[in-house]
This record gives sequence, structure tokens and C-alpha cells, in this order.
Amino acid sequence: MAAIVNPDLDRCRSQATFDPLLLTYFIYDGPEKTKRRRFLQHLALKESKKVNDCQLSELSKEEQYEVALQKVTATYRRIFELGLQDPADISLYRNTFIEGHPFAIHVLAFLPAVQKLASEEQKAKWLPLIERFQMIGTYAQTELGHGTFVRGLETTATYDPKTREFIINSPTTTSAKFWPGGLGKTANFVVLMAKLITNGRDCGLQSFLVQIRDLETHQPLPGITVGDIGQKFGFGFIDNGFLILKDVRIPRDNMLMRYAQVLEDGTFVSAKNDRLLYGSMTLIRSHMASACGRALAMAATIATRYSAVRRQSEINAGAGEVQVLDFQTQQYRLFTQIASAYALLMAGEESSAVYRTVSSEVETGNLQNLPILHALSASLKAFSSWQMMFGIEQCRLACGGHGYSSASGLPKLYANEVSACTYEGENTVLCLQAARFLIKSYNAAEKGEQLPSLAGFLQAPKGEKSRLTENLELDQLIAAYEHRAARQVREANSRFLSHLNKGATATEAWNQSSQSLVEAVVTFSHAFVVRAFIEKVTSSVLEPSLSSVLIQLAQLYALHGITRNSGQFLKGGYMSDHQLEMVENKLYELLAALRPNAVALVDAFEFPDGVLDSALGRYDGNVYEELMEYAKRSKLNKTEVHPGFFKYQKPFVDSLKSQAVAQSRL
Ligand SMILES: CCCCCCCCCC/C=C\CCCCCCCCCC(=O)SCCNC(=O)CCNC(=O)[C@H](O)C(C)(C)COP(=O)(O)OP(=O)(O)OC[C@H]1O[C@@H](n2cnc3c(N)ncnc32)[C@H](O)[C@@H]1OP(=O)(O)O
Ligand SMILES: Cc1cc2nc3c(=O)[nH]c(=O)nc-3n(C[C@H](O)[C@H](O)[C@H](O)COP(=O)(O)OP(=O)(O)OC[C@H]3O[C@@H](n4cnc5c(N)ncnc54)[C@H](O)[C@@H]3O)c2cc1C
Repeated sequence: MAAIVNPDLDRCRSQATFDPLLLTYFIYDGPEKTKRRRFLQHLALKESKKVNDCQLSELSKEEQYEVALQKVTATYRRIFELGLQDPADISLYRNTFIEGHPFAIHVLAFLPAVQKLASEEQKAKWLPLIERFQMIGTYAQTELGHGTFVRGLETTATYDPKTREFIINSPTTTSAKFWPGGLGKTANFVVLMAKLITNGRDCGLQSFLVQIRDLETHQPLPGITVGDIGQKFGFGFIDNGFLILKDVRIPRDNMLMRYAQVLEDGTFVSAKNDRLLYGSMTLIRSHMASACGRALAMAATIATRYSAVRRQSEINAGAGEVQVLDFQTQQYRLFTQIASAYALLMAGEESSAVYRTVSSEVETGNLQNLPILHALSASLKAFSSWQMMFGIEQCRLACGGHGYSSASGLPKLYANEVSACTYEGENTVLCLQAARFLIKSYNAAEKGEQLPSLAGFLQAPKGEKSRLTENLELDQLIAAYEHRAARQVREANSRFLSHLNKGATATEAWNQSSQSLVEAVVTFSHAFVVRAFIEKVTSSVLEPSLSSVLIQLAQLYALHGITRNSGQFLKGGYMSDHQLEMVENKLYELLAALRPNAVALVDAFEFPDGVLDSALGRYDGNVYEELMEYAKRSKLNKTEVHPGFFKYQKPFVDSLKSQAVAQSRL
């Protein structure tokens, strides 16, 4: 029987000025892919429930790990049975079946690392085993003492030409591998980053395939100490681990030898470019804007549906309590996050496309565009994870008290997803990497050299004024963001030069201008996202009713960024006070204009209830019934009177009672 939909939510849906199905097609690349998506999600949810219907967030870390392992093995069993081949189908099916799991790094980093770093011969030997989970691995780079500064890693791999083996050691406490996902209890192999020493010479960081556990007993192999690192902020279902290696011998063939090699006699043949070693990090970073967009879209769906159901306070006295979605402040909070979610999804498509182009060039030995890919993937990873982090928290706050309850699904979403600001490179550090590219490009532009299109905005003439009018011309919005980015890069460069001129070394001057450099990179990424959003919307063939709403959303995204960073747009008189005031007025107008479409805009993401896992974000809006059910399921309600009452509370109260009686007798 179809559930009765909350009437307020129903009315919101009927007010939409466009067909949300057309938007779903736009998001998921057409009717065919949407149909397939629905089919796979339906199948995954049905089967997932059969395997285990408990909520991971209600379990202890140990229980979460076990259930996640149970579910991920069932997921992949079904994936093989169904014969799913397309990576997009596989990740959709898996991510619907289970929210997170201990095989994540096997799939996302171990497999790609072997694909990218192993020779053809090595790939032929290992990939079939890895793909069929006969080898389960993780990516072991970070150590207790170093994550960011990869050149500072201390694990050593010393070549012994007599036995043609590498001897792997963790020589210090800080050299223990620490954090790799799946290392704690799951993996039996690692791709290990270690300092290669051969013929007495330190040849820098290289990658090695190391077996750490017996394939039958799963016991650590001799010389291996391995375990889980304990409770974390989120990600309870992943066993991030530590690993200490003592005189562990691996055959020479286990160095991943696609780019660099050690010959039998110990001669080192270096790679054409050392940075190719970082390929699997670049892969994940390139896809993170989409992942962040998805997470923010989930939060925005929950908070928007709830805000349509929640009635509180009156706007006009005596006219009855309104849906909280009618408050302008709520619209500002939520519609800007809906816009951000769409913006990150569009930018993610663009950065994945850049990844595909450049990585196929790299495959053919053309490394010319690698710095561009590195700068884009690093900066966009940082920008999108920061926007997502801020956005999910805004959505949670927008749900008032119930947003603080785990029933909302928002605390766990935040706790899991916020890690994206740290893993695959701490955000600030990645911004500083992208800053190197921008500063080099800026200086090249000053010399009149041709720039890659990604940095083309640096060539725009200085001293321009914004021509943005009340029509909110899309090209003028892009121009405003690119002008701002160019100016921030110029300012950061000037700061750097002024420190140099005062006698600082280049590295000191870089450090003294680094906050300014990070801000310049943020403005660069922001401009990239604004352009990607606008170009995607304007270059797609859309029904006018849909296109006008998406344009409003893109305008809202751009105007919101201008108002939040108005100082940077006013600098040098680029925008006038009048224009800024107009931008603010237009932003408020857009909030009102988008109000009838808010629920349809989030419905179009088509997150099934089983994926949102939120009492507040249910499609049918039966929020209060579900909150009450959730409360009743609390483990504390299993007994009417908790044993703690007799153990602690009553003795305490009684002791005070008898003391009071005793005192009254004095
Ligand atoms: C069909 C597609 C399938 C897609 C599958 C992927 C899907 C992914 C979706 C993901 C979404 C959700 C996932 C959720 C699950 C959780 C996953 C968690 C995974 C976590 C894994 C990890 O965290 S692994 C560890 C990551 N560690 C880091 O990132 C370390 C950060 N540090 C560094 O990268 C480097 O050390 C450094 C760059 C900061 C410094 O390096 P170094 O000391 O060597 O150098 P320099 O600063 O001197 O720079 C030297 C020059 O090299 C250039 N450089 C640096 N890095 C790169 C690179 N990656 N590529 C190219 N070039 C690079 C640098 O710019 C310098 O150049 P110059 O300026 O010219 O000198
Ligand atoms: C959930 C999770 C999963 C992970 N999974 C894996 C995995 O599978 N495999 C793996 O190998 N690792 C993994 N990691 C480790 C992760 O990649 C590192 O934690 C990350 O790269 C940050 O490095 P760090 O911890 O050394 O931070 P630090 O570099 O110590 O950062 C501390 C502070 O110092 C600042 N800082 C450091 N260097 C600079 C600099 N040069 N300039 C300016 N500021 C600087 C940072 O900005 C930050 O504010 C994971 C981490 C997490 C949280």
C-alpha cells in the first residue's frame, strides 16, 4: 500500500514549475541511464535488506565493521552473479547496497595503484587476482610521522642483489604506516610506499607490493605487526590500520616497475617523471568534486523536505504556523546549498573529463598536461570538500533540534564526509600545490607567453570594471569570478615578491605569503566551478521551463559567492557599491523565485529513502511518526527501568536522603 504523503510536501511538489523527471535525466545523463540507475538501486536495496537490515550508525565500531564486511562481501557476490561490468554500475549498486565498507581502499586506491604503477607483466599476474578479491589490498603511504610531506617517509626497502630481494623495514616509531583504510583487519596485501636503497644509494620513494597476511589463516606474516588504529570521528565501518615491518623480504619482482626499475645487479633505472608515482592520488582527487556534490545533495534533500513538513511560528499573526521553508533565512540557508550541490556535481563532471583526457595522454607518454591536471584536481578537491563540509553543517543546523538527532542522518553524513578535507592530501597543502601552478602561469602571462586554457583568465586585462546588470548576464558572472581570481593571484604574487625583496629566501617568502596563496587558489577553484555550472546548463538542450530554473540556480550560486566575498569583488573598483547592492537584492529575489521549485530540485536527485537513511528526509514526509519510532527503538528503552537506577541512582538519592535526615536531627 502506498504511504500517505505529508500534504505540505505534496503541495510543494505540485507547485513546481518544471518536470523533475527531466532534471533527473539531466543529472544522470538521459532516460536510459536513469532507468538503469533506478533498476540497480531498487535491486540493491531489496537485497541489502535481506542480508542485514540494521542501521550501521546504531552499532559499536566493532559491530559496524562486522556488518559492513558481511554486506560488502554479499554486495560483490551479487555483482559477480549479476555480471555487472561497467564501473559506474558497480559503484552505484555497491553504494546503494552499503554506505561504506572495509574494501573501499582496495577498490579505490589499491587496484588503481597496481593498474597505474605495475609493468604489463606484473599487471597480467596480479590484476585478475585483485579484481576477484583473491588478493585484498590497501594503499599504505602515510606514516605516523608523515602524511603530507611524502619525501619525509621513513620506511625503507633495501635491495639485496645476492638474494634478489628487497628487505623492508620500519626503522623508527614514526615510520609505522598509519591510517590506510582496510589495513587494520581486512587486507592481506599492501601497495607500500618506501624509500628505495640500492647499491648503498637512496633512490627516493618507490612503490612495492607486499603481502602482510597469510591467505588461509589471515595471520600476520613473519616480521609484520599490524592492527586497527581505533575509534575515529566517523567511518566506523572502515578498519584504518597501522603496520610495522621488520626485515620483511619480498622478491625483486614485487617492486612496481612500470616507471622506475631495479635491475638484478641493483642498478636503479629512474622514472621519466617522479610524479607519476602519485597517479592514484590524482585519480581519486579528480573524482572528489562529484562525491562531495553527492554528499551535499543528500544533506540538502533531507533538510529541504523536512523544512517543507516542519511548521513553526507565524509570519502573519493569526494566519497559522507556516512551513519553515517560507522563512527567507531558511531559504537562504538551504537554496544556496542546493545550488552548491548542483555546482559541485557539474564541476565534478568537468574535472573527471579533464582526468580522462590527461591520463590517456600520460598513457602514451605525453606528460605535458600533467601539471594542469595536478593543479586542477588538487585545488578542486580542496574547494569542494570545504564547500561540502560547510554545506552539510548548514543543512543540519537548518533542521533545528532534530538535526542533532542521529535519526536525521545528518550527523553521520557530516562525520563520514568531512574526512574528505584531510584524506588524499590535507586541503591547505593541496591549495599550496595548485598555487605553484598559478604563480608560474601568472609569471608566464606577464611575459606574454601562451597559457593553457585553465589559466587563461590570468591574461585578462587589468583594471576592467564589471558590466554586470540586473539581468545577471551569465558571461558577466563568469567574468567577475575570473577577474577576482586573477586579482587574488596577482596580489599573492606581489606579497611573495615583496618578501623576496626584503631579503627572504624563496621558500621563506613562499611561507610568508602562503595564506594569500591559499586564498588565491580558492578563488581560482570558485571561478572554475561557476564556469562549469553555467557552461553545463547553457550548453545542454533543455526544456525552457527547466532551463530557466537551472539558470536561476546557477545565478544564485554565483551571487551567493559574491555577497560572501564582497570585499574581493569590490577591490580596485571592479564592482561598484551600487552593483553589490543590486546583487544582494537579486539574490533575495531569486530565493523567492526558487521557493516553488525547492522540493522538486532535491527530489530530482532521486535518493531512495534507504540511501538517505533519514527520518527527516523521507520521501513521504512522515517525519514525526518516524522520529517517534526511532526514539522507541533506542537501546535505553529495552527495559522500563534501567539497571543503572538500582546500581547508582537510587543508592545516591537514598544516601542523600539519609544524610538529610541525620542533619535534621542535629
Ligand atoms: C572510472 C573512474 C573511477 C574513479 C574511481 C575513483 C573514485 C574516487 C571517488 C572518491 C570519493 C569518495 C571516496 C571515499 C572513500 C575514502 C577514500 C579514502 C582514500 C584515502 C587515501 C589516502 O589518503 S592515500 C594518502 C594520500 N596522501 C597524500 O595525498 C599526501 C599529500 N602530499 C603530496 O601529495 C605530496 O607530498 C606533495 C604534493 C604535498 C609534495 O610533494 P613533494 O615533496 O614530492 O614535492 P614538491 O612539493 O617538491 O613538488 C614536486 C613537484 O611535483 C609536483 N606534483 C606533486 N604531486 C603531484 C601529482 N600528484 N601529480 C603531478 N605532479 C605533482 C609538484 O607540483 C611539483 O611540481 P613543480 O611545481 O613543477 O616543482
Ligand atoms: C579517513 C582517513 C583515511 C585515510 N586513508 C589513508 C589511506 O588509505 N592510505 C594512506 O596512506 N593514508 C591515508 N590517510 C592519511 C591521509 O592521507 C593524511 O592524513 C593526509 O594526507 C594529511 O596528512 P597528515 O596527517 O600528515 O597531516 P599534516 O601534514 O600533519 O597536517 C597537520 C597540519 O599541518 C599543515 N601543514 C602540513 N604541511 C604543510 C605545508 N607544507 N604547508 C602548510 N601547512 C602544512 C596542514 O595544513 C594541517 O593543518 C587517511 C586519513 C584519513 C583521515
